[in-house]
Amino acid sequence: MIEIKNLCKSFGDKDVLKDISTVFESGKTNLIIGQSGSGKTVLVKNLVGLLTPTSGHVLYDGRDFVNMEKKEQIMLRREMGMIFQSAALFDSLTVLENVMFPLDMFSSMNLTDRIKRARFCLDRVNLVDAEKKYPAEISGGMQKRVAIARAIALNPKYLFCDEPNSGLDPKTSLVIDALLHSITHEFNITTIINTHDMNSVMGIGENIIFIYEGKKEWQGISADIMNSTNERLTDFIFASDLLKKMRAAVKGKE
Ligand SMILES: Nc1ncnc2c1ncn2[C@@H]1O[C@H](COP(=O)(O)OP(=O)(O)OP(=O)(O)O)[C@@H](O)[C@H]1O
Repeated sequence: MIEIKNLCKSFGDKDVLKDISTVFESGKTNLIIGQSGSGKTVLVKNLVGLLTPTSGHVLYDGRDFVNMEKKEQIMLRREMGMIFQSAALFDSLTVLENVMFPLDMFSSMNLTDRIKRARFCLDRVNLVDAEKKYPAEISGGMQKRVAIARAIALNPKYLFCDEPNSGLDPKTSLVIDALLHSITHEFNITTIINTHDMNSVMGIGENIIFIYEGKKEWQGISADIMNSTNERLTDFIFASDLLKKMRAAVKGKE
C-alpha cells in the first residue's frame, strides 16, 4: 500500500501538485488519469524519488519515503519495478539478458538461479520462445511484455507503469492491461498506472484518481465513472463520441 499525504510540488513559483492525498492499495491496479499537463508524471516522479516533494509525505506500507535516509531510500527503490512509456530495453542484449539485467545488478543469486528466475518471468508473459531474440526483432507489444517481465524479475512490491499502452494497437493494449492486472493480483503488487487509455480505465480501473490542474479532483472505480456528476471528470472521460454513446446506452438500460 502506498499512502500519499498532502503532497505538494512546486517549481519556483509554479505550483504543479496541490495538496494531494490518496491511498493506492496493494493487489489492485491503481490508475492515475488526467489531461496532458495536469501533473501525473510529476506525481509519479515524486513517488519514486526522481523528484523531491516541496511538502507532504509518501508512505510505503507505513515507511516515510521522503524523510528516510538515502541508504534506506535506495533499499526501498529495490522493491519498486518500473515500466516506461517506451519499453526502454537494451538493444544490444537478448530478451533473456534484458530480463536478467536487474537480477545481475541487484540480486545475490547465482547464474543458474538468475536464468531460472528470468525464464519464469518470461514464461509469465508468454515469451519463453523469444528469449534469444533481440528487441529489434520483436514487435512493440512483445517489447512491452519483456519490459513487464524485467520489471517483475526482482519480485517488486510496487509497480509503476507510465503509459504502458502508448504506441500499441487496441487489441495488444488489452493483452498488456490483462497481464498487468493478473500479475498485480497474483503477486499482490501495488500497481500504479499513468494512462490516457480509456479502455484501460474501463477495463482495469480498480482505483482511479483523476488529477485536474495538480489537484485530486475525483477518486473512484471504473463502474462509478459512468454515473459521475463531476463535470471536469465527465468532460475528460467523455471527450470521445463513442464514450458519450456508451454512457447514454448504459443510462438507457437503468
Ligand atoms: N522540471 C520541471 N520544471 C518546471 N515545470 C515542470 C517540470 N516538470 C514538469 N513541469 C510542469 O508540470 C506540469 C505537469 O507536467 P506533467 O508532465 O506531470 O504532466 P502530465 O499530466 O504527465 O502530462 P502528459 O499526460 O502530457 O504526460 C506541466 O505544466 C509541466 O510543464
